[in-house]
Parts: sequence; structure tokens; C-alpha cells
Amino acid sequence: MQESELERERAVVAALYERLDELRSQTEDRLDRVRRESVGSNHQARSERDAFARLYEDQLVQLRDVDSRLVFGRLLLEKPTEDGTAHRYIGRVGLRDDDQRSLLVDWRAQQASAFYQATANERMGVRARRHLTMTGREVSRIDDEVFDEALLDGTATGGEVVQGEGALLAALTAQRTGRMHDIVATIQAEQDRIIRSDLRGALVVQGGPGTGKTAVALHRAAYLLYANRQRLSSSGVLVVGPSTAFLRYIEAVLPSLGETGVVMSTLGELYPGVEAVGDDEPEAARLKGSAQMVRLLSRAVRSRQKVPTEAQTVEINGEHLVVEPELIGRAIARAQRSGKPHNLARVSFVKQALGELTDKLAAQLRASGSTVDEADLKVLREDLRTSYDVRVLLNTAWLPLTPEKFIQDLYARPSWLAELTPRWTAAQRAALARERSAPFTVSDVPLLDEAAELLGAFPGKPDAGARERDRQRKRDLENAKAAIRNMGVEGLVSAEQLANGFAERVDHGTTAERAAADRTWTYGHVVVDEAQELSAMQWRLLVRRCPMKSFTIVGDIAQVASASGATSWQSALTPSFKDAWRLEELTVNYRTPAQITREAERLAEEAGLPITPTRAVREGDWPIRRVAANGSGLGEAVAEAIAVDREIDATGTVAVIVPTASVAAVGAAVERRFGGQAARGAAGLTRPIAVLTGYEAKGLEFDAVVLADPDALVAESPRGAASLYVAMTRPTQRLTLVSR
Ligand SMILES: Nc1ncnc2c1ncn2[C@@H]1O[C@H](COP(=O)(O)OP(=O)(O)OP(=O)(O)O)[C@@H](O)[C@H]1O
Repeated sequence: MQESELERERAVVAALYERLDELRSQTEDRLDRVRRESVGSNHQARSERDAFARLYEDQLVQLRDVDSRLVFGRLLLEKPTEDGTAHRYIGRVGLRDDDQRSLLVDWRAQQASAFYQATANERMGVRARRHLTMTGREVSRIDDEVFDEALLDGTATGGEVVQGEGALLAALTAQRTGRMHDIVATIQAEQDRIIRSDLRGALVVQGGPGTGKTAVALHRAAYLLYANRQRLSSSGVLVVGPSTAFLRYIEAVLPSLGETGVVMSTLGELYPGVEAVGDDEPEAARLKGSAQMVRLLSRAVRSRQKVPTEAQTVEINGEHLVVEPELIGRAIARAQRSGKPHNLARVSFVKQALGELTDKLAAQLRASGSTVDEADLKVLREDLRTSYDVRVLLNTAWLPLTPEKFIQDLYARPSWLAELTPRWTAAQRAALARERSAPFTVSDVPLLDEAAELLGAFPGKPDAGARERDRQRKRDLENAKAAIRNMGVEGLVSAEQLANGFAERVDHGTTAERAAADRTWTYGHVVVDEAQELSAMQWRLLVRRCPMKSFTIVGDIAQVASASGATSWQSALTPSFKDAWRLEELTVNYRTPAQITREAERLAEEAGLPITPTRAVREGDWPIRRVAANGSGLGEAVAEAIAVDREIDATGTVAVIVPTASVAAVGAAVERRFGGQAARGAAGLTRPIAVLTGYEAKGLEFDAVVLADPDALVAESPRGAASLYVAMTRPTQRLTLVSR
């Protein structure tokens, strides 16, 4: 009975793939035709052709990316659809036949929501739900959940029913590859509600380790892009994660859902032109992340608008003019009243100062018997403007500044920092002090951004004009609509998509590339993962990138590792979001077996961490293994523990999580023993064995984890207990603790 059902599904799925192939070849033909079109030297026609070509190329990439597991579900409906079928197939994309009849429903469409949310109590018009597991292009297994009791006696469907959560369990126990996969086939109801939640406002998803926060956040991004295509395709979506290793881990998920235009960034890369990798010591990071930096920086900018302490004499074409501090003071006060950023207000300052200086010089010349008329005044003003002495005078009072130099100066000039921080201790100031040439850190990035706001565009280096961009977008949309009419492809291609093609031509980059390179770009939505780590200053930066405050914020307060991280969502979010955020919780642990979860949670509770207890879906097959180095080096003991684990499973992924101080030594020992199979940091994610620090392991998962020297991991930072909690909850199967 199962066999015949399997055969039936195989036939349906084969037809869906046939349709996919057909669409692919149609798109290839269109692309060919567009490319061959001769448009001569007409600029407009050429740019239209290029935009169409780019669009078809993108469509081809999408059609290729959805090939694996194109379809994964089927609903048996209570009422047949308009075209008389009782089955609705759910897949990665929507497919229609030539008569526009629906063959496959996109998982994000409203009609697909029952696939994730229907239950026996809340049937949502569904009699049964079927999961299809694919091997290549063929259905290899089916799992049914039945909501309509009439089906259970076997009469209504010819006894085709199999029950169970097989698809979910198969997904959860599958070997890990070092890359996160999408979960479209097995999204659970509580997750689905979050994924489909409204675009507006900030949504916080709190949940313990392994509850699917990252997976949910990425699927929500894909859902929002689908449901709000018009709004988000030109403004873009930003996904922020804690490290390069993490971004590499998740980078394949959105493309596999057909979404390629999302900007992914670590917190160290959010200020264009700076790529901060390292971070400060905890105390410096805490200070730099704290909200007091807002006032400090604003005072620091003000202090770079300086009234001279005494009168200065300037020479203009042999004439000596004494300039009192009050004259400069008046010009500064006037410019400050404009409320503009430093570099822009400087223009008013210079104008005002030159005006007063011109009057003063004219008065002095008149007093010595010269006549000065209107035309002369202009010349005098120009003489003053180009005079070396005057330039020095005005620059000393108010110098245009770049954010980079401004922040470097702040750290490199102890006396200036001391003036700005009368209430700080010497130790606090010392924490910030550093050489001008030292590289920027992750904690500097939001300060550079804050400084850029306070300073405004540097003369001659204007920020990309948001208004001009809007105007260009409108023109592109109009052109795209006309082009679609001309080509007769209405309904096949949207004006928004085609307009993106125009924009790429103009700016030499995709929406994502242009957004990432432009500090003033505002995104339509921002997804923040591991959001508990963000400092007050980092939140300010992110809200600037999305002033509409449409955010998906996922994290776990108990996993905070950074010194400037949150103690509660309330305290972290209120300054930037007031009370305009809503909270959802996830409580089912899909990753870590119960045996390991219980122990991790017990230790975390003992250390006083505010954990959200989770319910693990699997008990797991292996208890935690504990070994001691006992005299042999830690590295050797770790290597031995890996070897033991490889005997259980020689093909899975192993993470070796090591306190920072031992990472070099342990890494070397592991590489000696396992050669090219192992690597340090992000590079390890594509190898069977990755050697990582606690911070690098955040958000990731592996078949097995070998944890080196847990006591040292706890002791190495003020939030060490959280590091241990994070490290212990990374495995999907086995955990070994190696003590010294
Ligand atoms: N509905 C689901 N179906 C299949 N797999 C799932 C489902 N939900 C979560 N998972 C899997 O569970 C694992 C943990 O998910 P994820 O990394 O998103 O958790 P997390 O809450 O972000 O964890 P952490 O806080 O530890 O970083 C992943 O392998 C993910 O694919």
C-alpha cells in the first residue's frame, strides 16, 4: 500500500520537475533572444536589454537553486480546489502550468500556512498532511499525519496512511556538514507563527540553545521578502551575525530558498571602509559599548570647535589685523545654533567669521584713510579667505574632521580624553588609550558610525545622496514598466525586479552590494542574530540602518558572552525601541540530545544564568564522556578524545572548543594528529574537525564536540559560565569534556 502511494507521488513529483525544466529552458530561450537582440547605439534600448538579460540570469540561478528538494509536502484538503483537485503540493517555489493553474504552492504563500499550522484540533480545512522526503529528484519516503478520523479506518484513502514525525526526526539526526540547511520541509507551528509575523515593528525571539532561532530568523527573512517584494526588493534586508565563521555557516540557507539579494554582515563590518576583526579587552569593550559614549562623543565634537584663548594677529597683503577671541566665539555660537553636523556647520562658521573679518578689515582700512566700496569688500573677503594666516586661524578653531581621524585622536590624546571624562577613573581612561595607528576594533565600529553622524560628510566626500537615489528609483520604475509593455512580458516580470537591473547598470553593483558600501543606506528590514551580545552603541548603529525599526531580533539572554551584552531584552531595547517591540519564545530544543541538555542547563543554573529551559526532542544515544589529561598535554588528550569519537563516527563533523589561551597549542596538537582534516577558526567549518574558541563557536553546531579544559573556559572571562553553556549545547550527538 505504501509502495503504490510512493509510486503515485513519484509520478506527481516527476511532473513537477518536468515543469521546472520547461521553465528553465523557456527562460534560457528568453535570455538567448534578449542577448541576440540588436539595439544599435540607442542607449535606452541597450540598457533595457541589459536589464532584461540580468533579470533572466537571476531567474535561472533561482530555478537552479530550488532544484534540490523542490517539493516536500502535500495537503489533503477537505474541499477540492477550483480546478477540482483535493491535493495541494507545497514546495520551495510556486509553479503553474501554461493555463496558470497552480501545480506547486510556494511555502511562503498563504495557502501553504496550513502545512505548518494545521493540527487535529485546528484543521484549517485539511484532512491530512504528508511529508515527502527526496533523494535527488525522487521521492524516497512519505510520512503522513492525519487529522480527519475518517481516514484512519483506511476506507477514505485506500489505506494509504502512515503517521509520524519521521521527517522531522530524520532531519534532526542527519549528519551535519558544517553548513546550515533550510528547514522548509519541517517548520513547526510555533516557529511558523514567528516566520509569518507582520513586517512592522521589532519582533524579539528569545529561546534556549538549539530552539531554531537562527533557522526561524532566516526563514522569516525569506518570507518577508516574498510577502513584501515591492517594498523590500529595492531597500534590501540586512542580516547581522556575530562572526565570519557564523555567516559562512548560514550563508547557503537564503539562496536555497531562492533569495540572493540579502546583505550579510558581522558587527565589525557595518561601517563601510573598515573591516574590524579583533575586539578590545572586556573593560574597554564595555566602555565603548555603553550609552555614555553618545554624550562623550558629542562633547568631543563640541570641544573641537574652539574659541582661541587670546587675540591673534593675522596678515593680509601686508595689513595686520588683530582678531579677538570674541569674534571667533560669535561665529562658533552662530554655527552651533544651526544644529547641523560639525563639517556642515563649519560652512556657516567660516561664512560668519569671514563676514565679520571683512567688516573689521574694511573699518581698519577706512580708519587709515582708504576708501572701501562694495566691490572692494568682495575683494577683501576673497583676500581673507585665501590668506594663509586666516586659514590657520579658522582651522584651529574649527577643523573639518573624518570619523576615523576623530576617533583615533580620541584614543591617542590622553589629555583630551581626560578633559572629556572628568568622572572616569585613570584605569578606565587607560583602557581606551592606544596608538593612533592601531587597527579599529569591533567595538570601534559603532563609535565611528556615531562620529560620522555628528560630523556629517567630509568636504569633497559627500555621503551618497539618499534623495537622488529615490528619484533615480522612481525613474527606473517608470522605465521598467514601459519596457515590460514594449516587450509584451506583462505578468512574467515585475517592474521592481527589472528596475533593480537598471540600478545595477548605473551603480555597478547589486542592491546588496550598493547597500553594503553605503553608510547612509536604509534597509527595509534587519535581522539580528545572537542579538543578546549587542551593546547600546551597536543598537544605535542598527536603528540608523533601519529607521522604520522593522527588525527580527533573535537571541538568548543566558548565552551573553560579551562584556557589553544585554542583561535583559527590556534594558537592551528600551533606549532604541521604547516599548515598540514584541516578544516570542521558543522552547523546543531541536539540536542537542536531552542527556547533554540537562547537564548543560544544570551547570548554567548553578552559575546563576537566566536560562530559558528547553525541551529536547531526542534523548540521544551517548552520555557525556569525561576524560582527564592527567599529565599528558591538553592538546594530546584532546587529540586522543577526537580519535575515540572518530571511531564511533568517522565521517561526521567535530568541533574542538578551546579556551583562547590554549587555542594555539591545542590547535597545533590536533593538526599534528589529523593533518588536513582539521583547521583553526572559520576555515575549519569546511573540514571534518574545526578548532574554535568559545566565541567562534557561537550559533554553530556539529555532530560531536570535544571541549578542552572547561574550567579554564569558565575562568577566562567574566561571562565564562555562559561560554560553557554555549559550548556544551553545540553538539547534535556527542559531547566529550577533557579536563587538565
Ligand atoms: N523545524 C525544524 N525542522 C528541522 N530542523 C530544525 C527545525 N528547527 C530547528 N531545526 C534545527 O535545529 C538546529 C538548531 O537550530 P538553530 O541553530 O536555528 O538554533 P538556535 O536557537 O539559533 O540555537 P543557538 O541559540 O544555540 O544558536 C539546526 O540544525 C536547525 O536546522
